[in-house]
Formats: sequence, C-alpha cells, structure tokens
Amino acid sequence: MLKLSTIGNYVKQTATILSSVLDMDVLICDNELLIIADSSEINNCENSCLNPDSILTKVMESGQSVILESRDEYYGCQKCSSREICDVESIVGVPIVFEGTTIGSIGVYADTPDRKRNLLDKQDYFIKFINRMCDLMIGKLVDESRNREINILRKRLMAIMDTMADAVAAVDKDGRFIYSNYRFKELVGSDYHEDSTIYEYIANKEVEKSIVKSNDIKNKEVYLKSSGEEIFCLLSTKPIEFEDEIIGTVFTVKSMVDVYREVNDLSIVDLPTSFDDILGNSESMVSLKENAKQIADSSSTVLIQGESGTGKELLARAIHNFGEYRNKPFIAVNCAAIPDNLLESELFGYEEGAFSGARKGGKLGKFQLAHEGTIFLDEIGEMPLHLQPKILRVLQEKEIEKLGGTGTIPINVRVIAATNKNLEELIKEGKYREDLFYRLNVIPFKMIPLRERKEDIPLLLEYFLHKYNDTLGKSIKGYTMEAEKTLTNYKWKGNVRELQNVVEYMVNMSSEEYLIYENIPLNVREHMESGKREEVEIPKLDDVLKELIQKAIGVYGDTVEGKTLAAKALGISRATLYRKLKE
Ligand SMILES: Nc1ncnc2c1ncn2[C@@H]1O[C@H](COP(=O)(O)OP(=O)(O)OP(=O)(O)O)[C@@H](O)[C@H]1O
Repeated sequence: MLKLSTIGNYVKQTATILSSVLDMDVLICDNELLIIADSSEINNCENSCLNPDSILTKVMESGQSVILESRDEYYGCQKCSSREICDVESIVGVPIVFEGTTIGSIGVYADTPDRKRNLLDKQDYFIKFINRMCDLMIGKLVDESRNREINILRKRLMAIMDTMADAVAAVDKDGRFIYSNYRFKELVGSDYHEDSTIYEYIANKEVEKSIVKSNDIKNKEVYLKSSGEEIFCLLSTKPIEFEDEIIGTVFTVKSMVDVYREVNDLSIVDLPTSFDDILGNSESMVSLKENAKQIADSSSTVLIQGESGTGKELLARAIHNFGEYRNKPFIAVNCAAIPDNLLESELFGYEEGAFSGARKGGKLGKFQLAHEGTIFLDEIGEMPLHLQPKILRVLQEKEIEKLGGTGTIPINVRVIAATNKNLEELIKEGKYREDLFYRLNVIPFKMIPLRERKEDIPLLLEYFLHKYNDTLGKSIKGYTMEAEKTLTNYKWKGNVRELQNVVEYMVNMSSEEYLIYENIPLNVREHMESGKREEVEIPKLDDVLKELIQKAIGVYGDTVEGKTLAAKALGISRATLYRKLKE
C-alpha cells in the first residue's frame, strides 16, 4: 500500500505552496492520522497524530470533502480542550484518494473572519485547487513506488548475476560497459575498470561484428585479457533489443578450464579405481604396482602393453587416482571403438562449419576435455596411420589444432596409452610410426598374463565369488578342490576378464553350497590341457589322522603331560588318543 510518508518532503513542499497561494494554514495527514506536513509555524506538530475527533478524521472516514463553516457546528470542536486558545474560524477538508482508497487528507484552516469569508466564498475553487495538488502528490507517490520497484528488481537481478558461475557483461552500442557481474570482474582481474570497453579485453573481429551488426555468437573460443595474461575462454553473445532497436549486447564468458570441468562432471562416469582394486600378490604384480605408484605424479607419457583383460585400463585409472592428478579429469578414449573418419574430431574437436553436419558452435575434443588431467588412449595400436603424426604433435608440442580451425590450442595433458598389440611388430610391417612408438614408450609397463602368475588365481577366484554372491544374492561358500584346481590350471587367454566372466557364470549356475566342476562352462572344461577333468588325490582318513596325531605329539612332546595337551589340541579325549596311538 502506498504511504504518504514515503514522499514526506514532497508533501511538505505541497503544504507550503498551498498555504502561500491560499494564504491559509494547511495540514496534511495520512490515513493513520500521522501529521506529515503542517504549514503553521505555531502548530509545528510534525510526527504527532491528529485528534481522532478532528474534522480530518471525518474526511477520511467519509472519503468526501467537508466544509466546516463554523467550528460551533462540529462536535469535535465543541469538546476540544484547546477550544479557548484555538482561533480557527472555518475549515475545508479534502481526502487524498488513490485507486478508491483514502490514503490521507488535507485540511485548509481559516483563522480570521476575512480568511473565513474568502474560504467560504471561493470554496469550489479552493476544493478544485486542493484536488489538483492531491493529484500531483499521488503522481509523485506512484513514481516513487515505481522507482522503488525498479530498484528492488535491479538489486535482485544484480544479486542473481553475481551468483552466476559464468562471467556476464552488458555493453552499449559502442562496446562500453553498462553492467558486469562479479565473475566477469574476477576473470578480468586487476585490469578491469568501469569506463572501459569490451574491446580492451577481447580483441576479436567477431566480437566487433556482434556489437555493430548485432550478430549472435555461440560458444566461440576466444582469448580474454586477464591481469596481463590471456585466458582461453568460450564466448557467447546476445543483442539487447528495446522497442525494435538494438541498444547493446550481453556477453557470456566461461573460462575453458571451467567448461572442461563442467562437461566432465556431467558426462564422465568416474570409477574411483585404486591400486587396492588391482588384485595380485605375486612378486611380479607387487613390483608392477610399486613402480606404477612411483610415477603416478609424473607428466611423462606412459605406455601399458599387455594381453587383453590383464587390467591395463585398471592400472591407468589407478595411476591417475593415486597422485596429484586425482582431482583432474580422466578421459578414456577407445581408439579401436571409434570409426576412423570420426576419430580425429573426437580427439581434437571441430570448429563450427568444419564440415556439413558439423554442430553449431563446434565441438570440444577429448584432448581439450582432459586439459590438466590424464587422457587414456586405449588400443593405441589401432590408431590410423594418418592420425599418428597428430598424436605425435600433441606429445611433442603440447598443442592441438581443431578440425576446420585456423589456430592452435595449447593443451596440458598427461597421456597414458595402452595396447594389446605388439607395436614393434607393427613398426616392422610399416603399420606404425617408429617415432610415435618411442614418444609413447617413455614409461613402459608390461601387464603380466594370468598364466605367468598362477599363484594369484585363488585370490581372484575368491574375490569374484564374493562379488557375484553379493550381486546375485547368493551365499556360495567356495569351490570344491576339483573345481579350484581346474580353474587354476586353465590357460586363461582372456586373462582376468575371462576368469571374472567364468565365475559369474558359475555362480549363476550353482544351487549348491560349493561351486563344483560341473558348474565350469563347457568351453573351459573342453580346453583344459589334458582334455579331461583334473584328478584330485583324496588321502585316506586314517593317514590324515595319523599325520595329525604325529604332528601334535611332535609339538607337545611324547610325555604324559604332552599327550594330554595334544588330545586337547586335537579336540578328542585322552582315551581316544591312546587308542589311536595303539592302533
Ligand atoms: N588385477 C586385477 N584385479 C582385479 N580385477 C582385474 C584385474 N585385472 C583386470 N581386472 C578386471 O578385468 C576386467 C578387464 O580389465 P581391463 O579393462 O583393465 O583390462 P584391459 O587389459 O584394459 O583389457 P583390453 O585390452 O581388452 O582393453 C575388468 O573388469 C577389470 O576390473
């Protein structure tokens, strides 16, 4: 609700003007009877309230103008305590009405017989004039309230803009700043000053076109000047239109590092692999993990070679997550899974209009997305010959060129490549560049196939049994000796991946307490070296008993006391022990 007190000074000026034009005292109060202005010097009762019996109360209640010809007519004056000292002869009271609601009233007081005559003679003129002044006050009040609303809106908008992660700035037709949010000032840094133009921070022909010709820009890669440096950013613009005229442009700028982070957060399933996930206690595996930990922080290129399913990707992820790279992106690209003609744009990205069907705004490549982190190039042996020099260039120059692009983009990524191919053989066959191989093979790792670390198989069998018990809601206790021996001696061509799949199959097939030989998939059973089931020697019970009793006596001694302790340890009575010894 509009309040007269909001424009207190204007109300006072109005009272003064009315008083001097009409040559009478003027009092203006609001609908709570608070006196906002009083022209009489004697009755300067600002901030005080009117008597509820006053004539202006009546005006407010009725919403009509009132003319009091003599104060004797009005009961409020008759019982007024100031009656003796009051010199008011007659009064004109006019309500101040806004949209049907009385928000205050104006009283004009005649304090001499001449003024009274004047007031009464020209009452119509007086009321008209006072009403006109009321209209002016209402107009002022509406303006004031609109200004307040605009200010509130502006403040809200600025608060919203300042919480935005993107840097936003609005400029006029000359590129001069009208507004820039907190992030924009932060990005530009100490160079920023309000009375500058956008051209001082982004020197780019398209930016000029966007302002002058009101062209939209969508995700254009540009350099933004920031505290004496240049930051690589993504820019979008939108013209500001008002009454069919372009009056400026809004710039939205994102630092490329933020863009990569956002895209990665949204699109990459981060598997928090650690070295503990790489199972294996064999000497070869322990030393491989130790060496890998050693180089986890290094920016040098790593090449992991090994048969399929030996854990190359697992190792790459563990290296990334172990060291300083762990909070940066890990981007995996399977070079064999992407068709040759798409691989280049996938790796390096493309500019808008690079080819027919290219997306508006272009596309970021995997190398850019991996900026400051690790790119895992799986199946690097499948890299087509024509792309090999481009990979070599990233490794050597640390920059990429987008498809259809004109300039180069600096890239800071650690490359981990993996292959199950013999790259040296490929070089001999002319299918692989020797220089690329040596550039990749800076820190080499060779994954050990399962058949060369058979001692790790029981551990893996145990681990995957637990895993699939959990997944499939079963509680199988273990493997029969026959099943375990068969699985341990099998030549795992598909390595851990194959073993894992076999255990999953067996857990699915079993309805017993233990996984048995018959649960093993047929193809594994058929490919056993001997072509028949593994023989498991079962010792005679009496022989086992004999061995255990001899062991216990060996530990506790062949005395009466020793035999008592041995019987206890074996969980049998002393009498049984003596009987067995006798037998
Ligand atoms: N040492 C290991 N401990 C536990 N799981 C492993 C181990 N090695 C491999 N695995 C598992 O085997 C599967 C295959 O592993 P991964 O993809 O890392 O192998 P790879 O050598 O990269 O295979 P490819 O050459 O086919 O890409 C995954 O499910 C992985 O978790």
